[in-house]
Amino acid sequence: MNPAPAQLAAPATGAADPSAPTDGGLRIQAVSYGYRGRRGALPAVDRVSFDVPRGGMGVLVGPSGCGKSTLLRLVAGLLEPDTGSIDVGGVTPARLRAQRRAGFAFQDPGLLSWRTVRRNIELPFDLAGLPKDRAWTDHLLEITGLTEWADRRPRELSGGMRQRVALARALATRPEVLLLDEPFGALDEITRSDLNLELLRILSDTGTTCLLVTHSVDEAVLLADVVVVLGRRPCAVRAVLDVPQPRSQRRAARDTPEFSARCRAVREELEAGR
Ligand SMILES: Nc1ncnc2c1ncn2[C@@H]1O[C@H](COP(=O)(O)OP(=O)(O)OP(=O)(O)O)[C@@H](O)[C@H]1O
Repeated sequence: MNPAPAQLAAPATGAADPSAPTDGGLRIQAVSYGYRGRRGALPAVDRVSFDVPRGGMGVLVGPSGCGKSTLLRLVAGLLEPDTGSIDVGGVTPARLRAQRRAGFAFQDPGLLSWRTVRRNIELPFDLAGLPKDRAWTDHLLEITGLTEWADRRPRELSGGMRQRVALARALATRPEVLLLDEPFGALDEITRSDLNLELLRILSDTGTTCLLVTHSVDEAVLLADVVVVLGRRPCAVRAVLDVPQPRSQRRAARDTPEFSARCRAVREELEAGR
């Protein structure tokens, strides 16, 4: 979509052709949302538009409190836009949620201490009253490197391993869309970087479309196919950066001038939008 690697595209203002067919990915068009409280309305999201291709990774960056989590909650179907529309693979977020086709993971892994790793991963099946899919759970354990830990309890795991359990649980129902709110925020840089690359591998394996919130510009540029830079609350899109680099090359790309140039472009836009 973007002509040059470090070039930021101007924000779409909902002007993307609404009749253009989505490719089964995520399309957000001119979405606005405000919280309503006793003290009146608090606008949080202002006419946000962007697309994430099917199987792609969209990353939201923006100042603290600008409305990133709100945007994620709108895509999750936990909130409804005041105006605008969200299309996830041809359905609304509310429908996606009802059909359990979205997975979530947040900064706090929120594991159940009395359940083993396997039973934590299987929790979404229990909550939905669905039969477990043992072969899929085995696969998730394998791709998240947790096979040997399947029968342990969360207290026996490191922070990074707990985050991986939360990720596997988010993928349990084979969601078409994965929504991640700072899933690795509490981890040290090396563990976080390893988990990021692992996440890319897992998403490539599962073909899942992902929308992730982070405060780290490097993480955004490392992970994203599309970086969406948001301004201060109520967040509007300041710029969109496409990262047209195959996932297999992301690890090596971190040390290149192109990577630094992309990070710089995002940082400059963030600073300008504060
Ligand atoms: N349930 C709520 N009711 C009222 N206001 C809310 C609610 N949740 C969030 N807000 C407000 O909406 C604004 C955006 O919050 P949000 O959590 O989306 O920001 P964020 O960009 O994710 O923040 P951070 O980067 O600090 O996590 C903030 O001003 C916040 O106070």
